[in-house]
Amino acid sequence: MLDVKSLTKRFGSNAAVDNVSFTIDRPMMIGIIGRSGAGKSTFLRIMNRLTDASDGELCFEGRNVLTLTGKDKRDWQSDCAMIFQQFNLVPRMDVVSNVLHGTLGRHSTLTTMFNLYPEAEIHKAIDILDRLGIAEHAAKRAEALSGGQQQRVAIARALMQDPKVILADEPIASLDPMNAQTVMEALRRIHDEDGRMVIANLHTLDTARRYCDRIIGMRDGRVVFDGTPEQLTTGVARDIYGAGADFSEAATSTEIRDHDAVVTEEIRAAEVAL
Ligand SMILES: Nc1ncnc2c1ncn2[C@@H]1O[C@H](COP(=O)(O)OP(=O)(O)OP(=O)(O)O)[C@@H](O)[C@H]1O
Repeated sequence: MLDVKSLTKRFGSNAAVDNVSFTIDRPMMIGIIGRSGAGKSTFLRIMNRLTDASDGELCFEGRNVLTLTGKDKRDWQSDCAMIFQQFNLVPRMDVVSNVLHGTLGRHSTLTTMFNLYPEAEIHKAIDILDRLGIAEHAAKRAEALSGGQQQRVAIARALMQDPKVILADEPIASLDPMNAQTVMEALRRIHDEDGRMVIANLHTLDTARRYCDRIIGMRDGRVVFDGTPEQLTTGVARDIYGAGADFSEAATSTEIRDHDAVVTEEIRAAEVAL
């Protein structure tokens, strides 16, 4: 289904993605983890064709999507919708119009400028918002919503494209634990119910373990772990993050826990580090 072969992206002498190969044979929910600069975003950007690879192939359903041009490239970009940490909504525009922007490639500039979307698409947008539990906010400006609600609007916009794959670049990095949970549950449901592949860059181990079927660990552009949540032990995580014995999972956690317990753990981790 997805076959990544010796994928490399160099920026000058720095290989942001370095000879990455892996295969995914069915739609799964995949988490990519690794410290800042490991190459996670660059990989997603290559897959969505926001940036070109230096070498290698990325085949989806048997076709190398890295060589597509023109309409074929745009169709592929529509097949693999991307959501971002900062939501990338139009803040002053109402929620439903933001969602309808997911169909931009299919409509003329006039349609978009004057919000002349077909009624069926407006209904579809509202149905998707309903599915994500935010239909009641459809008429509000996007900026009036909480971060978690805004990210669900971004997911709704992605779903308007009816994509085969959803690429999520740190989708919960700006959210508090409660909103992070809602957004991850929405992504998991989209995978479970629609059979869409979801690939999410995540900065927290517990989130990757809890929501993903398979986890890929990157370090310095390379894949250094590829396995199940159960195989991602603290020792393995320490290797992925290139951390020492003072490595604390609490520092990469979004679990909803007792605040005092978290503070105590952080103090302990800081003491060990000293
Ligand atoms: N446009 C660019 N020009 C030059 N170097 C870049 C560019 N984009 C990324 N890099 C470099 O490529 C490497 C990988 O960056 P990337 O953003 O993919 O990592 P990441 O794992 O997603 O990190 P983060 O979690 O901080 O986003 C880093 O060393 C980064 O500085």
